[in-house]
Amino acid sequence: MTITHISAECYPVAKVGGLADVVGALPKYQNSASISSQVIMPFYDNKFTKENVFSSIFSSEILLGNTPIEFNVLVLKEKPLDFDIFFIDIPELLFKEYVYSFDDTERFLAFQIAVLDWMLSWEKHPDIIHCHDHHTGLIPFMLQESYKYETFRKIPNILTIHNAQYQGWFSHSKVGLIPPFNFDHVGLLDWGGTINPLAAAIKCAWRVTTVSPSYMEELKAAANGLESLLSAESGKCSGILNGIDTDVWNPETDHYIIKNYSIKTVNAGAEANKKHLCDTFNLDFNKPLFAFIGRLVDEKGSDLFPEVFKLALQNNNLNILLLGSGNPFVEEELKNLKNDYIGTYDAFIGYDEKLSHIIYSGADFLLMPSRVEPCGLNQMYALRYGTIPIVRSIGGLKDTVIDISETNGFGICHENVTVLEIVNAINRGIILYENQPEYKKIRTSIMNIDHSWHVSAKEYINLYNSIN
Ligand SMILES: Nc1ncnc2c1ncn2[C@@H]1O[C@H](COP(=O)(O)OP(=O)(O)O[C@H]2O[C@H](CO)[C@@H](O)[C@H](O)[C@H]2O)[C@@H](O)[C@H]1O
Repeated sequence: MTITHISAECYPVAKVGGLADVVGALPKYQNSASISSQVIMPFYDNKFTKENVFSSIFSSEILLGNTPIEFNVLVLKEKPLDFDIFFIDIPELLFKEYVYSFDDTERFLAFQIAVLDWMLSWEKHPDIIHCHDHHTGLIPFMLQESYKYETFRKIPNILTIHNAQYQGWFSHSKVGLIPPFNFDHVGLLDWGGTINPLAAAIKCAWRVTTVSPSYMEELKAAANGLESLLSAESGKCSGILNGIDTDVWNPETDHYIIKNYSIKTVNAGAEANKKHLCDTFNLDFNKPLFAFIGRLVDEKGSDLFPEVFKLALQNNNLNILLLGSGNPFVEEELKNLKNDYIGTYDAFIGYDEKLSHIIYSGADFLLMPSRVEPCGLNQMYALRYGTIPIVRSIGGLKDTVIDISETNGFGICHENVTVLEIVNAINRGIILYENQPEYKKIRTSIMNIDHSWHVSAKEYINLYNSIN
């Protein structure tokens, strides 16, 4: 069986967040489960494309409305990944230093049209087309409705929703950019008076998955406007928990971290990484280190961080280290806080893959007070590196973290996203840290939890089999 994944991000080529991690890992695990899985993504102007050599295997031109636009399909000439990957190169639209920006409608529409135009030239169609998030959400619609792609009508396609907050909305005035289709069906594109690519995909895809079972249920009550649509389509929807790439995220071999370690050597290993963080960010090695890694957006609860950090740091009995970027007001406040808590607090505003790995290995606790968390990968990385997650019980966090007050519990959970509940959860972490034998016992036990892709990759294969 051949699966074609289509995505805006894929690790290690281009990563903004968790979407890249999933699309960079799932195909690899699917290949090892004896199906053939490949990825098609845009060709961006970034570190990966600068450092690698590519060759062109196809050239043509698409029509975006009435405008002809040239595109190439590129492949890696050397250093292949663990799965086949194809790049859609549209120099004037996609070849930018960023993945997402203000002009995404034209960029991702051109990408999706180029993917399908190129597929028209294939001798054999894929058995399944697997689309990820709204950037590829018009593909299920075009497969079903566009005259040009009539030969694809019988190809089963799947949409995976990694985050329903973002839907790719654009005005009906741009409908002419979509290749001609039966206009009686234009309603399939619409949700709430605008063209909504995520809604169109939910309506047209053969199956819809979310990245955890709990998130699937929660979306019926809170989906940024799509609640009733998801309830109506629930018969074809299911939640499959993400896995993690245990080759990339392995404290025994991770080349980013300062000292590698296994379950047996975690105490010395994690401490060496903590020492490095404390030296680099002027923190106090003798106090527990609480960290956050991620996008500074309201979904992650980051608007509360300045107040949370002030309250938590006032007793001078912990360190906090943050790595992230996003809302400029929050960034500014987090930077300003540095002056007030020298020696126990620091924030690195920006994106740094290496630093993120060192933090997963060197922090004592990882904070995830998310308002919305479709799956969350960070808590699973933390577990694998022996760092205790402190999470709000929602979405995938609810599916992967059990509070220490429960039987076999190993994390700290809170119900609501309020300053007081987050600070209270941090205080529970401090109490746990003071009981070093118990803290170390949990640290070792969490490293044994298996969140590798093996189980979830099989669930996807079962789903593919059910529609193929
Ligand atoms: N500043 C920074 N520097 C370095 N690394 C950084 C970083 N900011 C984030 N990262 C990395 O990006 C990834 C974030 O993954 P998440 O799953 O937590 O979030 P995201 O919300 O992007 O993904 C969405 O898709 C994924 C995948 O389905 C879901 O798990 C999730 O719930 C959903 O919101 C992790 O690998 C993390 O280390």
